[in-house]
Formats: sequence, C-alpha cells, structure tokens
Amino acid sequence: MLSTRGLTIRFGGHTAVDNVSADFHAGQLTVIVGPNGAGKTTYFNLMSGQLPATSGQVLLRGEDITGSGPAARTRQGIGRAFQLTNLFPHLSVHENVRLAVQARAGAGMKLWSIWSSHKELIERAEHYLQRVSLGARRDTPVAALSHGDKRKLEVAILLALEPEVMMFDEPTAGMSVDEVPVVLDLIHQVKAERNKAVLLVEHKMDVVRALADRIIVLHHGALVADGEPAAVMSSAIVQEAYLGTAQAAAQGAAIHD
Ligand SMILES: Nc1ncnc2c1ncn2[C@@H]1O[C@H](COP(=O)(O)OP(=O)(O)OP(=O)(O)O)[C@@H](O)[C@H]1O
Repeated sequence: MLSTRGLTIRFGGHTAVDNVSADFHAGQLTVIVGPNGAGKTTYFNLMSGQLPATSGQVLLRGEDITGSGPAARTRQGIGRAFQLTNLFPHLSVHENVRLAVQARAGAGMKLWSIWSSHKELIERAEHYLQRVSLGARRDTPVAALSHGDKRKLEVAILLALEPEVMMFDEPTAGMSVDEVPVVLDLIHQVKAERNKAVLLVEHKMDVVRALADRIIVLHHGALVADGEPAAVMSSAIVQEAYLGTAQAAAQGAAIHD
C-alpha cells in the first residue's frame, strides 16, 4: 500500500531520517518505535507530506507521490490523526465530523449535493461519533472537550475520511486510563477490517504489545530493526539501546520517557 525507498531528510548538517526503506501493507499494523529524537515524527511527516524529502521516494500503491503536498496525499488516501491541530475549536463535535464526511463525499463546495444528501451526511457523521463513544457530546463545541475526547474526535474524523493508510501519532497520549481502551478498541477494529495499512508512532510498551503486527525501530534516523514484535523486542539492539536491560523489558517499561 505505502512504501518508502531510501527516504532521507537533512536539516543543515543533521540527517534526521537516513535512507529508510520500508513497505506498509493492507491489514497490517506497524508500530514505529525508537528513542527521543530518533526521527519517528519526521519519518511520519515525510510520508504524509508535511516535510519534503531531501532524497528518496514515497510510493502509494506503487505510484511515486514524493512530489505531492499534504492535501494531495490526503485526497489520494493517506490519513493522519494529528495531535489536535486539525480540529475546528468553535464548531461542534458533530460539525467537525460532518465536514470530514463531506470532504470524503466530495460535497465540499457543491451546495446542491450537500442539500440532496444532507440527511445521509448527518447520519454518517453520527455513525462515526457513535464509534468513538462521543454521541452524547455531539453538540458540544470542540474547545470545551476534554483532551481525551478531542483525541477520540480526531479518530472519528480520520475514520470519516476513509483513508487506505491510517497514521496515528501516539493516539493515547494524555488520555485518562478509562479513555485508552476506547481508542485501542477502535484501532483494533480498523485493523480487523484488513483493508487498511495502519501506522503508529507509540512510546507505551503495553500499547505496542496490544496492537503491533510488526515493529520498526529507528535510531539516529536509520532503520535498525524491522520484523515481528517478539523478534524485534528481544533483539539485542532493542534490548540494549532502548530498554536498557532484558529485565526492564520484561517489566513492561516504556521504550523511553
Ligand atoms: N524542522 C526541523 N529542523 C531541524 N531539526 C529538526 C526538525 N525537525 C526535527 N528535527 C530534528 O530531527 C531529529 C528527529 O526528530 P523527531 O521529532 O522526528 O524524533 P522522534 O523520534 O519523533 O522523537 P520523540 O520521540 O521525542 O518525539 C531530532 O534531532 C530533531 O531535533
């Protein structure tokens, strides 16, 4: 579904992502891990188009999209849950999701088609709100939501856009303990549909264990491990560089932080 080939970005003399090649398949959830500053977010930014690559390629279904900006990539099927930067704070929860549903339906500027299918758009937005357990908050302005509810709303918006590639940046960061299972269940459901490539940047080992089909490890911008979770997590490089000791790993310590 999505591939990178020799993907590299340099900031001045610093190579933040260094020649990374990887393939992300439909029905597979890949977690990208690594210490602070390893290049995980920058790699995400290169794939979603927020940053231009210094060299290398990003391919979507085999097509080279390296030259496309972020909006074009979203239209082409790469969806990303940002950390609360793509919400309209003064619109209601329902309106935020409805805009995403409209964008997906291509109804954005065509008033006639908005009116002709208005009821359907509302129902679809309602459906996504129910999926993230935000139905009761439908009329609340986004600015008044708790942090956890904002994160759930982001997931609803991402679902509404129906992308083929779904990228999550620490989806449970800042959530209370009782909110985390809602989001993890949703990501499980998306994965179970088996038609999307799901990518996650995640620090929490329990989340990694619960969700990962595959783990990629970045270190100083380079890909240093790529494989099944058990093999990658028990590999010497991960044990020593990221978990400190095998005992820390067994105790479920975070990779960092
Ligand atoms: N716009 C930029 N200009 C200069 N340096 C940058 C820029 N963006 C990222 N970097 C540098 O690139 C490196 C990788 O940063 P990045 O945020 O991708 O790491 P990360 O693995 O996501 O870290 P964290 O786990 O702390 O979020 C860091 O050394 C960072 O300082």
